[in-house]
Formats: sequence, structure tokens, C-alpha cells
Amino acid sequence: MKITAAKVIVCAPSRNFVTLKIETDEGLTGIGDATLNGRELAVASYLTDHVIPCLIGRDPQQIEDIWQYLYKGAYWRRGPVTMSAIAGVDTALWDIKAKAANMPLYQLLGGKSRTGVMVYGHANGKDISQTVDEVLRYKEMGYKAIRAQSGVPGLEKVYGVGRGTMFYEPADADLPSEHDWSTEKYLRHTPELFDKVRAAVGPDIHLLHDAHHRLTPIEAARLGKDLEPFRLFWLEDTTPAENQESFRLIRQHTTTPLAVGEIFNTIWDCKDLIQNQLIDYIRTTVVHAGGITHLRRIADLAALYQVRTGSHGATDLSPVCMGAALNFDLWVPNFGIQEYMRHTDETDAVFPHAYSFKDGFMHPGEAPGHGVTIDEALAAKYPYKRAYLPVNRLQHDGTLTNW
Ligand SMILES: O=C(O)C(=O)C[C@H](O)[C@H](O)CO
Ligand SMILES: [Mg+2]
Repeated sequence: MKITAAKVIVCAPSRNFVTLKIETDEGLTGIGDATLNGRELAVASYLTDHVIPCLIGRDPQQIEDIWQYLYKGAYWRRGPVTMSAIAGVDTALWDIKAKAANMPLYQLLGGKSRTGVMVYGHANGKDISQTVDEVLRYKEMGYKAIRAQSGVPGLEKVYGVGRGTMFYEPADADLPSEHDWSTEKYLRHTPELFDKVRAAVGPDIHLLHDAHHRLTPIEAARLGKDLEPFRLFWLEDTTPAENQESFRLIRQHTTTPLAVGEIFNTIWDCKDLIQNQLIDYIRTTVVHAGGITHLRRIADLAALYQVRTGSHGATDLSPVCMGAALNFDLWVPNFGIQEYMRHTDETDAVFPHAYSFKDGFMHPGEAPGHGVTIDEALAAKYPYKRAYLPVNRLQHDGTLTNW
């Protein structure tokens, strides 16, 4: 088999997505997600100008060799743009291989390890009472795991609090909008939020929370301790993880399980965190961490240390990524949970898919490949529209801080 053509499709049905489509001389095609929120065109150019010319004529069945060729062959390794581009290729190649075998991708990876993929949904509200109501609504819809985020009194705009319900899109303007931040207000408010949420939802629902990189290690340690009575499934992204060592301090102070990794691109970003057992869940994804081929490597390392997977699944990861992730999740032995932020009907129409949700669990479906396709004619009706993530400033003096 040979790769005869490849193209990048950029479209914006409700938000921007970058999709790579690979064609072969045997008529089989595969698609991969290469979306990088706010930097979509950089990945599109990386693929069109630098990667696609290297793919033409290669055997698409040699997934490992092509992965190594793109990773080592560029000389310049790692980084979100490179690794999202490699992920787009890798996902499309796994799609082709599974279609050639006439199997859903999870079968090719080794078959299913579980009956379904437990996912967590996003409940949020402008204050505690609205957030509690939303958590109860998610429980009603069948979710077994729910992430709770709420507005903080005295802060105008906070990550995780949407303008509507059931859909949350943080990339909200064509230049970065500005949020305000006060760690003191947030640390005062969040334990109270979980006190109320836990009391309302009962002991059996898994509760999660995302601090979105905004704390220092010692502040994170304090939050972890304060949340211990409410038995969280995980506390996510408490502090930036460029310095993996900083998680040791948090770990020394709290038994609240820690999750991190949605912005990681390679195994090198989490090697120390995993080997020193400083985290409980690794959140790397198919699209931002080099595709199925590399994610499998990370999961295998994590398994040695009883760290489980909990892949990122926000709306900026396209349905193509979700389809691939669900196949991966159904197979991976050390699975923990999968994030599931529902896409809009517009997005779903452009990306018809075999996956489904029932009673808090998802299933990738039985279609050959990863089970997601793209309606190119419909995609063409939604041209790219620049949209950026916000930035954050400290409320008391305007210093730029982590968003
Ligand atoms: O889903 C999450 O946990 C996030 O933190 C979402 C991110 O803000 C989003 O993917 C940024 O593009
Ligand atoms: Mg997050």
C-alpha cells in the first residue's frame, strides 16, 4: 500500500478544527485530529508545507517507522506544534490500518479491557448554588463522574464557568480576552463549593476539579488538604508542571489524588512525575502527545507505577480525537477515566461518528477504524475564524499570571 495524497482541512463548525486526511492507492483513507487551540494555522502549515511532502509514496502500514521518521527526522523534536502534527498523521495511519483489517481500532490495539469507558462531564455555575444544581443535573443524565467549577465571589471571569450550559468554549475572542485572578478568594471559596456539592450529590458520584495551573506548589498543597474531606477523584493542574519536581511538595502534604498532563506533548514531560509517583492520573491526549503510538508508550510507563490514564477531552479536541481516544481507552489496561465535553450539533454534523454515550459510559462503536469521518462539503461551509484563549491578570496589581 502507498500514500498517494494528503490534505489538511481547517474548518470552524462552532470552533476551529484541523483535520489531516490521508489517501492511499488502495482506496482506503484515514483522518487524524491536529487541532491546537489558538495556534491552528501553525499546525496546518507544519503539515502542509513540511510533513505532507515526506509522506507521499510511503507505506501507510509502517506506522512506527513513519512516527520515528517524523519525530527524529525533523532534528527539532517535541513541542505542541510538532507533536500535534505528528499526532494527526499517526491517528490517520491507525485509522487506515484498522480499516484494512476491517476492525475497530481497539481490536487492533489488543481488544477491550472493559465494557465501556467511564467519562466525566462538566458542571459549572456562576455561584455555588447554580453549580450544585448543575452537578445534580449531570447525575440525573447518568454521569458517574462530574467535574465541578464555579464562579468565585469578587472575581469577574474565571476559567471553567460558561456563558450557557452543556457547552463551554474558552477561546472566546479574536484577541485574548482578560480574566482577573485572586488566589486568596479562590482558596477561600473552593472548599465551601465541594462541601455543598458533596452534601447534595451523595458519596457515590466521583467529583473532580480543575485548578488550571493557577496555584503555587504550597498553595496547591493547602487546597489538596482542604479538599480531603470531600474525597475527590482528582484535583487537576494545580500548578504548572514545567518543573516536574514541584509536585513533590504538593504530594508531601495531601492525599487528594493529583492529575496533570493536558498540555504535555511527550513522555519526557511526565517521566519524573510518573517515576517518582508524584501524580495519580496522566492526562496526555492523542492529539497533543503524538498520537496513539506515543500515548501507548506513556501509558505503559505509567502502568509500572500504578498511574492511570485520564485523557483530556475538552471541545477543542475534535470528534476525531474523541473517537481515537475512546478506542484507546477501551483497550488501555491502566485506564482511569476520560474527559467528555460534549460538542455542539454543528460540530457533530461535520464529524459523523460511531461513538455513543449511555449511563455515564462511552463506547467507540464497532465501525472499522476509529469510527469518525468528516463531511468535507459541510466543513467547507465553516471557514477558519481566529479565536484565542484568554489571559489572566492578578486582580490587585494587574500582573500577568497563569490562566
Ligand atoms: O478540559 C480541561 O480540563 C481544560 O483545562 C480545557 C482547556 O482549558 C482547553 O482545552 C484549552 O484549549
Ligand atoms: Mg484542564
